[in-house]
Amino acid sequence: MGAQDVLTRKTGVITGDDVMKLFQHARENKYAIPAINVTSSSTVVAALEAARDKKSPIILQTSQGGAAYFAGKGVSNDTPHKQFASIQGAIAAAHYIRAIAPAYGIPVVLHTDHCAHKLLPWLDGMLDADEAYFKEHGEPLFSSHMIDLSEEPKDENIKTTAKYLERAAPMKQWLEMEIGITGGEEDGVNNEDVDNASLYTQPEDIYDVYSALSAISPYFSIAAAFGNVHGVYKPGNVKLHPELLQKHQKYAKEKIGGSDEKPLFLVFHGGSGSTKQEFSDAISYGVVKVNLDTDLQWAYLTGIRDYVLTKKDYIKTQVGNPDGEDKPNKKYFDPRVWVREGEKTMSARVQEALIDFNTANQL
Ligand SMILES: O=C(CO)COP(=O)(O)O
Ligand SMILES: O=C[C@H](O)COP(=O)(O)O
Ligand SMILES: [Zn+2]
Ligand SMILES: [Zn+2]
Repeated sequence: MGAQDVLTRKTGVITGDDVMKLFQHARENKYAIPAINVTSSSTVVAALEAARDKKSPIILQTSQGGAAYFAGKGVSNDTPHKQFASIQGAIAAAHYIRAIAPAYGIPVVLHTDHCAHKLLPWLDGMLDADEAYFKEHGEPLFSSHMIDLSEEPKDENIKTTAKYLERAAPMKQWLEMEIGITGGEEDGVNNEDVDNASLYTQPEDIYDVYSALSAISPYFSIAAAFGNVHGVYKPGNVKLHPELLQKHQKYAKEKIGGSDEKPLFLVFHGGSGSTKQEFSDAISYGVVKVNLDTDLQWAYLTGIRDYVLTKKDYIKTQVGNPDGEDKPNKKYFDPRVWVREGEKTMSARVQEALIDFNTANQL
């Protein structure tokens, strides 16, 4: 049975029970859905096109910075209130994605990324929009959000995350949380020198999260750190231990005492630069979502870079190129031509991820 067979809404942005059913389908069929950081309509369509062509579901997410970029760098994030641009940008992205996703014929999870403690006003603003949308449409605007209090003490992380899950639960909205730290940089915070132990979450901590959150709602997932790092570094610098995830599942199963071999929904952050083996190991241990950003930023650039380099003599002036000094260059400098080259290379890289994560042909 394909993913669309288990969904009530088969195309466009899905919410509530459909999100649960999609993640269950992924866990059972051993695939993970790539979560793509989108910053513009152009990166949205590049991701959607790849998912459509590979017959896959997809997750589109904005980070706090990506959401502000969606609003436009000229919009303030301080006035008239904190996180103004990030809230408005995320809402704009959500409406755009909701409107265009059905045209691609695939199910889409609309998500937001990270959100450290200092950024909670961003999450609050989006939840206000979710509740307003819920009143009108019976579902939240976003399928899901992430809250990332991984840099706070464990009790504080779990307590505050639980509070947010209580707010999301009546809307059957999914919440992703993080415990153990993702290295590299996120939300503008540099975690490159974080102590090694916090890069690897322990099974007891995961179970504490599970027991606190499952008492509130079943709609949650855990980004457990197993050496993950944002960004791409020289080979050998990042030491992933996906086998830790298997320990988490075993420990949780023993504690819960049910027959479910993989009771947890797990999330893999820092997907860029990881190996196919690391992906398939992690997915076999219950990872249902893999975040991929840096490799796609790079892929998007390469198409535009190569276009500019190969067409350089056609884009120096509006008129005049190697074919004749009176030749117009309009068809070379039209953004629909050169931005499209970035979309093509980004889309091809998303397709590669869909194959690596075993998501292709799962619809
Ligand atoms: O985890 C990510 C976004 O939350 C993406 O990480 P990468 O940029 O390393 O792919
Ligand atoms: O957190 C990781 C993602 O790559 C988002 O990064 P960002 O804060 O630069 O948008
Ligand atoms: Zn984090
Ligand atoms: Zn991340």
